Amino acid sequence: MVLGTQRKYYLLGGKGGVGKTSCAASLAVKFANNGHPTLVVSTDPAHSLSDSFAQDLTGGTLVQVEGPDYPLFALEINPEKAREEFRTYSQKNGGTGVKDIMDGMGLGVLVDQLGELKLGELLDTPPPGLDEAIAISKVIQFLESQEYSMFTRIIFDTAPTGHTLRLLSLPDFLDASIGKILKLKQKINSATSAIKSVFGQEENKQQDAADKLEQLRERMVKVRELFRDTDSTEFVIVTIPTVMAVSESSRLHASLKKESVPVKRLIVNQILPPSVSDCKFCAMKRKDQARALEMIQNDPELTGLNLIEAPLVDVEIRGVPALKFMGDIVWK
Ligand SMILES: Nc1ncnc2c1ncn2[C@@H]1O[C@H](COP(=O)(O)OP(=O)(O)OP(=O)(O)O)[C@@H](O)[C@H]1O
Repeated sequence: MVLGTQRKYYLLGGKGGVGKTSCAASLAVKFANNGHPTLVVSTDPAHSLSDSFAQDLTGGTLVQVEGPDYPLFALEINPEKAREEFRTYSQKNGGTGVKDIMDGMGLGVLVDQLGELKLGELLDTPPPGLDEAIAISKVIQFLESQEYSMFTRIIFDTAPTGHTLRLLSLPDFLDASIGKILKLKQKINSATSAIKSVFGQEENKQQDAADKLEQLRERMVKVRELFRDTDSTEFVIVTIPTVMAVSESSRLHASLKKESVPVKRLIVNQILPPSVSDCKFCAMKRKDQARALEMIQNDPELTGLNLIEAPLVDVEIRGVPALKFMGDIVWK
């Protein structure tokens, strides 16, 4: 993983609380200590990078993590803020505001078309994952700039499972919305010239909204392409040895496969370390974990993955030295 200077992206995902952030942060420390200027990004609305590194990394901008040998920067982005920008823009120009104006002009047919537009709906009740999708697309946009060109390893600590997956279907979703806007625009264009002149300004606004959506869609398509590129990207699934977490990991891998996102490694975190004298509780727990590990071996979705077992350690993993310790066990 540390070989080569070509830029590589790692996405860590899995069920809530399994150790995604700890694994992401430990990988970041590993890269930075092996000569890679590294960026670790959190797109989980409930950020925990600051807790993991035991440093204040909040603020939504690049913050350098103290400790590693080479530059390691962290970025906790606020997905809600990213969506808010998008919402303000589209609502003003393409959302319900337009519907009201058109309604007021007695253009019932077009209002019906707007009903189909679903743009207002998209903004009022965004599909789960839209926030994160927009946030990740923003990061990808940043990454093209000079300021970010030094980074050869980029790690995404993502929000729990389902959300990350929605990200991949977003371009299609936006395609549908944009398609509807353009269809509506065509209808407006074919209206009588008198109405057209009244409409002049409104049409521009529609165009503006469509352009913005189109830009977002293009970015999302880029993100999707990047996430499918086996040369530069890897999605690492993190799980724990419980039946529930393993079942979810299996579904996650199936979905990622369907979306052609490269997955090679499965980290099974928090495995009880060996002991000669288990108490009753530990003995039960160990049996339970053995059952879940066996389930992984027999799961057709998971069996082909490179299995990495990480022990449950007796202290909380916080701060760069602890993350280095964890990284040396997990990332070989
Ligand atoms: N191998 C381990 N041994 C001991 N404690 C661990 C281990 N891995 C993670 N933890 C602890 O478990 C807790 C959850 O870990 P972490 O925040 O990394 O999970 P997460 O999957 O990112 O959670 P979320 O879904 O809330 O973002 C933390 O207190 C962390 O220190």
